[in-house]
Amino acid sequence: MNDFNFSALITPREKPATPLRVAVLGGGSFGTAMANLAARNGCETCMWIRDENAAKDMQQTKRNMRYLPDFQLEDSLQFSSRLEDVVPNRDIILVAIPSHSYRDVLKQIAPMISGQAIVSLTKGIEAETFCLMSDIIQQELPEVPFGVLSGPNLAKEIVANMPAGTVIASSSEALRNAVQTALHSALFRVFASSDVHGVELGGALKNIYAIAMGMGAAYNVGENTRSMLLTRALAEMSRFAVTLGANPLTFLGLSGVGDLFATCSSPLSRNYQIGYALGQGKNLEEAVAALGQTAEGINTIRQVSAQSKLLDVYMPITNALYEVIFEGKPPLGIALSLMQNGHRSDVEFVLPHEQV
Ligand SMILES: NC(=O)C1=CN([C@@H]2O[C@H](COP(=O)(O)OP(=O)(O)OC[C@H]3O[C@@H](n4cnc5c(N)ncnc54)[C@H](OP(=O)(O)O)[C@@H]3O)[C@@H](O)[C@H]2O)C=CC1
Ligand SMILES: O=C(CO)COP(=O)(O)O
Repeated sequence: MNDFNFSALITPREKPATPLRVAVLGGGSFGTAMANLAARNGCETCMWIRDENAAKDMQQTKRNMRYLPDFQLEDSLQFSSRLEDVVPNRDIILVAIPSHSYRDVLKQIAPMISGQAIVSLTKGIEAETFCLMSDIIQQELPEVPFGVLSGPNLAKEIVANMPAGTVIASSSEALRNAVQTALHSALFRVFASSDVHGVELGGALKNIYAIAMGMGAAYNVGENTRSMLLTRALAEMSRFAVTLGANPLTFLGLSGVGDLFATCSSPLSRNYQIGYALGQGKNLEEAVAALGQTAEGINTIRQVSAQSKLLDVYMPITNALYEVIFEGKPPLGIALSLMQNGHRSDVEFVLPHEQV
């Protein structure tokens, strides 16, 4: 049987008379995947990579040898290690910096911001402050138009030209349209939303459950168990996000159940890989060191577990993972006690108890 090859959907585009100017901050796998799409769509696109040698090498070879060594990138894509070369005179700045360094990078670019819009690609929560990336943008760059991009978007599949969809969320219609112009194609469909926190929380929270699913895979759990875990994860993340003001229906979209499904099913997910390594008996330090890339879910479990207690939101899966990973509780004992929890209503996060 032949595998489907969707490369026929790549249509050469004429460079528009006034192409959008796009900057991408962060030289990891997702930043590179999005920069490549923008360049292919005819945008004048430049990536900022903090390491000077890596930037020079990528400029010469048009390959990201550290994160995506197997893929040739667009010829027109530019690379620099100097923020001053990348940030000024752009229309859109896509920020793909892990949450632990996000604020620091925004502080560095603040003096260079004039009319640019900022779009976050990062699926995490800032440690200590519980800020989402859109909160950090508003704090560090007030008055700047902003949005968040999130969906089932495993970077390696995107650079391999496998079809995908995503969501751009912003209160600004102009920004949503600009991001669709920059990234939308027959291989990458960009849907729009105005629920910024809902879309952003979907991307951040699903990492928790990808870790759980990776552990489950290491323990060879059955499909019924995986299905129950995935569905109760959706209930749990929606319940939490609704408490923070998100629209529960957002979780039925690509950035909710879509991303949860992709990340919880795929060994390409770094969070899933961490869970799998833990399930195989590695400790957290060993699992993180072996990965060598960003896995936001570890910090997210810590933040969300603490916040759920403050907000009094029922988060049994997140709190169980916290106990296993950070308190050394035995996974089997914790799984057994989860199964002994009392009766609950299905889909109670959208339907009140008496209606179900
Ligand atoms: N990979 C994926 O499939 C997807 C990832 N995301 C999200 O995108 C975000 C980024 O992920 P991704 O690109 O995959 O991450 P990677 O782990 O692949 O790369 C992280 C990048 O950020 C850079 N970086 C880290 N700290 C700093 C800093 N202080 N200043 C400047 N650059 C820094 C790293 O540079 P260096 O190499 O020098 O350390 C590296 O280029 C994450 O929040 C992730 O959740 C979203 C969708 C899909
Ligand atoms: O968010 C992702 C896919 O949508 C990628 O997840 P990981 O960060 O776990 O690789």
